[in-house]
Amino acid sequence: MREAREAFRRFWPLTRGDRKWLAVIIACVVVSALSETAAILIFADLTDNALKSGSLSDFWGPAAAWLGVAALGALVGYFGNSLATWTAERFVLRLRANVFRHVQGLPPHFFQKHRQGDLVERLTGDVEAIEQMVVSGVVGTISAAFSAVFYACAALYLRWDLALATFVLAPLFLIAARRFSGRIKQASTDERVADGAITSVVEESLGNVVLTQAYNRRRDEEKRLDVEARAWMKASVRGARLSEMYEQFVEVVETLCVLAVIGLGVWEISADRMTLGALLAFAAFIGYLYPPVRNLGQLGLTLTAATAGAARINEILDATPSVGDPSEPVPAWPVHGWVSFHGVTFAYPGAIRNSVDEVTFRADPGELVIITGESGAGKSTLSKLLTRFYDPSAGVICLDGVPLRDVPLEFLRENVALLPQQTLILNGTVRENIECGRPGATDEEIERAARSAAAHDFIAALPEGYDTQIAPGTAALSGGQLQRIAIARAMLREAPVLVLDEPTAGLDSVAARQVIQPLRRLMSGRTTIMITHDLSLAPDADRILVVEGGRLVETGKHAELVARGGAYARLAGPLPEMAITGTGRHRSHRSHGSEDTMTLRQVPPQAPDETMILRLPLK
Ligand SMILES: Nc1ncnc2c1ncn2[C@@H]1O[C@H](COP(=O)(O)OP(=O)(O)OP(=O)(O)O)[C@@H](O)[C@H]1O
Repeated sequence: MREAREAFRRFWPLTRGDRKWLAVIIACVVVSALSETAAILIFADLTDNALKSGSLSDFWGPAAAWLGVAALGALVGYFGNSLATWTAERFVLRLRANVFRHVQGLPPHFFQKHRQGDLVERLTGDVEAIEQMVVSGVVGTISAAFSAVFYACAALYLRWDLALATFVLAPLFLIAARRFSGRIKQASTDERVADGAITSVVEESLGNVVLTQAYNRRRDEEKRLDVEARAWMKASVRGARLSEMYEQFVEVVETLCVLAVIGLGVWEISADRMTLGALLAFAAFIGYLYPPVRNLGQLGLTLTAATAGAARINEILDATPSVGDPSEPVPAWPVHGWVSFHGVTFAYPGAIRNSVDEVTFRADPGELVIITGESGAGKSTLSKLLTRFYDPSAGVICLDGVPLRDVPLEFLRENVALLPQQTLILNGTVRENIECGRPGATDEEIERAARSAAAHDFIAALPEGYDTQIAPGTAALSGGQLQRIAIARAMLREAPVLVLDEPTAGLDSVAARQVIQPLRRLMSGRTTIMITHDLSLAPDADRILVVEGGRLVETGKHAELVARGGAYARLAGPLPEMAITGTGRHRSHRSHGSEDTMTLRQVPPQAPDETMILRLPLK
């Protein structure tokens, strides 16, 4: 119960704005219960007068009153129920939006820890379970309480002694609900977990269908789904069995109560202490009394199921974003593109080892800095720190001399464009996919970016050109083509700093070659931090950083490092012809002629002192 109270306290504030509607719904419920009570009393009157005497003149009055009361009840019931559904759905809408907003700000390791399908289940089933407690639960409880009081009062009014005798059995409902609630909660948790696991398996399998087919893993995947589906079936059957057992038990108790009423009634009528009409009305009130009492008993079950959902939603809401906006943000400034790392150290949450250890380097506006090293050396972690998915545990990263922690996140990500390892495609048209680099860009700007990214020709050849629909995993485009769409998107962003994480990974050498020229155009005039194993652009780099176990072990230009014969020389090996003949980036960007429409940013004449960390932006 404590858990339910806490969950309620946490989610009740979301009803703000709708509480007046909750009051209206409750008023409707009260009117509805009153009209039912009135209808039963009129029925008793009809039985004892019109029916007994067989007089039509005694019929019309009560009949008209009954009809009026029934019509009022129907109208109020319709309005109240519609309003209740609307309010409940608004709550679900708000809660889901809140949780989704929170999820979107969570750090990458949260998504590595939680399976996607499980998160989907939390945002759907669990959110609805909470609604059952907070909105439907409150309305249901208040209505049930009001109805129970009305019918009980009416029964007491008719025959207080008989009513008290039948109320004696009421605690049986509560005892039954208590006995069942714990087990139903467990079954409900198991069912939700299994639901999430099924969604996860289906998503993972369909997302990996090539691996499944190529490695003949179909039977393994079917087995995986079967295990989860069986767990779901078991939990679901157990939940249904418990609920059914509870229902049937309550039915038996109800029958017991009705028999008690009839037995007492027969006795009372035979002793001439009660009319038939009064007995029927009394039995009706007792009959009407059970559903609300039963609902009150069942509320405990709804609460227990909802707390299982609430616990799972709380786990998401309690996960904190690893970075946030600064309390005193630096005002926006025209970013030049100085990037500097000063003694940066970082360990992932929960990790025992540092993934980045005392890394110091700088990149000046327009420079290309290549970060290379063996797999797992910490290269991608550096890109996550620069785009501020995480903050360093020690040391400082600066943009134009301003510590990233003081820069508003949105401004930082407008100015530091990331081209991540896997090409990210949105569900939408090719145009929308490019436009998301700079929402609101004109068609001409989008096309110009696509031409610069060497993507225009293949886009124009698509059945619907720029309006062709593509989606993650379903795009009928090659890896290299998708990567060029991503480059066009980054071109459009016009960010002065670019972070490229393995831009040619996963591409064959032909596709990689097709991407290199657009990449050069993209990098032209921008500070570029490129993380790569592919060193074909290394001769162009102003600086190469070699990372090993999170530490910088070598820094220098390609020729120097090759001559040194150390870690870099081992990684570089014999270089492909393309790289050796490749022209330097700063020299070559002009040679792309009219196709290269990127405007070069003015590189300020003076770089800031490497050791200087400014609180204020450079103007
Ligand atoms: N979420 C995480 N939690 C804990 N450790 C992590 C996490 N992500 C990465 N690591 C560890 O941090 C280290 C650096 O990882 P990183 O992804 O930066 O390597 P990388 O050099 O980019 O490798 P690759 O070239 O294979 O992409 C690795 O040892 C890795 O195991």
